[in-house]
Amino acid sequence: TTVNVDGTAAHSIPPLLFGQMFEDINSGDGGIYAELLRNRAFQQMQPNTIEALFGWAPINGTSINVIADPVPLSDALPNSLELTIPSGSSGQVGFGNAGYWGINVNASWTYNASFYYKFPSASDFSGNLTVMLQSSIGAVYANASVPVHGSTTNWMQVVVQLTPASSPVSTTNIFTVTVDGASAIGEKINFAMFSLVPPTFKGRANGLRMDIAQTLYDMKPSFFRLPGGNNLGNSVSTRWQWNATVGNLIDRPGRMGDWGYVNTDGLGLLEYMYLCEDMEMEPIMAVWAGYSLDGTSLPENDLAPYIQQAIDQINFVIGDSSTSKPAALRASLGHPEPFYLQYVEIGNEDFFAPNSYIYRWRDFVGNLTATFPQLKFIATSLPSYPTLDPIPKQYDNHVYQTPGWFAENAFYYDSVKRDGTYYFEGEYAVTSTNASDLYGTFTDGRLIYPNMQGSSGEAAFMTGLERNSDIVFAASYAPLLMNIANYQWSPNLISFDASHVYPSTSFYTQQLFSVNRGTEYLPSTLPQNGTLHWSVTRDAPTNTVIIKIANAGMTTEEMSFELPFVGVQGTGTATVLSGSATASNSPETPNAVTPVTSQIKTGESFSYTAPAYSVSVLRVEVK
Ligand SMILES: O=S(=O)(O)O[C@H]1C[C@H](O)[C@@H](O)[C@@H]1CO
Repeated sequence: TTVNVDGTAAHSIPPLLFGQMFEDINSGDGGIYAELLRNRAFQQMQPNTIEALFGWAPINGTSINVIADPVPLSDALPNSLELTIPSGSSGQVGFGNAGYWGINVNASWTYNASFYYKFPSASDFSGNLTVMLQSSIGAVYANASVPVHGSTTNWMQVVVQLTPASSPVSTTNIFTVTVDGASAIGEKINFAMFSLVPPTFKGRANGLRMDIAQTLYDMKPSFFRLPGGNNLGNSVSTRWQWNATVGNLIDRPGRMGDWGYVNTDGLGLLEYMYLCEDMEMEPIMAVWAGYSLDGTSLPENDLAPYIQQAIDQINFVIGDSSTSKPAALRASLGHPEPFYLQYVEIGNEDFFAPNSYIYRWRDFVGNLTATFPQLKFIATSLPSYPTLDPIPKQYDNHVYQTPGWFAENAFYYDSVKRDGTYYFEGEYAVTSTNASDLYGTFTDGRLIYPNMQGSSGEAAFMTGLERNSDIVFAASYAPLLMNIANYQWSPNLISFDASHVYPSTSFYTQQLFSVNRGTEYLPSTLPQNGTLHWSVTRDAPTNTVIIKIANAGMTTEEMSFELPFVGVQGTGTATVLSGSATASNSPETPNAVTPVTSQIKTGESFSYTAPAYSVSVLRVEVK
């Protein structure tokens, strides 16, 4: 295959072409959010049930129970953990938390542990609570002692630092709070709002798990779509509400998310904005728009309070703290300046409710445009239906398909008419090799982890996004993160467990495109419809030509490139991600496929061999 490159750029590469889609789908709590304790505040739990205790277990014969506290810590946190020390107790007795399928104990970290306690009725008890990090069989890695007295009948917060003496390989560890049983027989102590937090990404309070955040950051994404996806809301009453996710953690009630577990909302709107600032991304922020996945579409004359809530959500992010209460709240929480925001998404996948979207879009965008004329609003129905007023300038397209589909549809946007509409490819991924069962079981073709057949197919499609980035302004693989111990969706871009992060072949593909963008698109010989696709850009500041090649097929492809420039350097670099069709990074084989960079011979015309199932990025400078 000979590729002739045109020396005249056709259009610039838009700043948001590669970014990340986020929602809490086994990815926030127990994932990128640094809190290590599961069910830390018994949010949304039914008191006096076993389920309410998930994540916690009694130690050495005590009895623990989640109760609706007669004097709760806060309105948002009505539940507390009641510890009762029975007669006959001896030794350290209490309870422990096993974390999110493990706790990473690292001797180079100092952990902040905290909780509230009180004696529900006064007693003359005087003794110490012992706070520990220990293995599940009792090896103590860190401990701290907290003197307590039975006269403490109002909530009292305890904050201690824990610095482990060693770093066990195993993450089968527990956080425990105990008391000397013999001296505490008959005592009752109530506890609430536990927290155990290691050092966070960039040291941000209530921040992010360092290794996962660093992995995201290393992809150099330009935007972060939040807070969902389906997690925007499964019902009107359980929808994501910005105001329930900001402020003191004891004032956050949490909510039943769309993926079958309670979201603590400790990773809330302000934390999302700090995430964007700390990773140099801009938010693409969704507002709930009157439709929820249980099929409810609010009637038009019920929309006003939800439109107001959306206005308040946006004002929390960009409002003037001297004129807007939500903005004043932001200032009071430490960020007087507005955050950066230009794109607001109206709902999520409203192609599920196209008819109500006609008035929901009209009324949300009508009001939001009046309040925030500078913002750009993204429609989430299909561009083809329904007709919306005002006419959307941006649409969010989603596609989950097979490797073949992505390679065959690399020209998807070439035929989209240029009519002033811009497209956000907000969710795309190879989910299965089975076109008739894209969301099926692993035995029916579903991928657990991305593999090279899928990632090279995605790369073929991505060359099309880049070629058509005059109308494709943003794109992100979805979903982003997966806890390998508990997930509702696969594959995901990055997998993790309590102490490791597993970047996938699709992560490296996203990273190769994102860190090698270039500033302008150079037209070239168009690929034939098939499995070999490429896209050429130039990075004007460094006068570097960047050639991205996706070979989504099973055969090696010999290619030659003709560059119309003088001064093309004779040596360039090739960074290649390649492997067999089923080659995949997994916890068992975390580095099965990683990018390899080497020098290649380049010049005004040069050849390159693209391996089967590979993604290559060639860089050659023009002096
Ligand atoms: O079942 S789906 O609609 O395919 O769910 C997908 C689409 C939705 O926006 C996102 O939350 C989810 C996984 O990425």
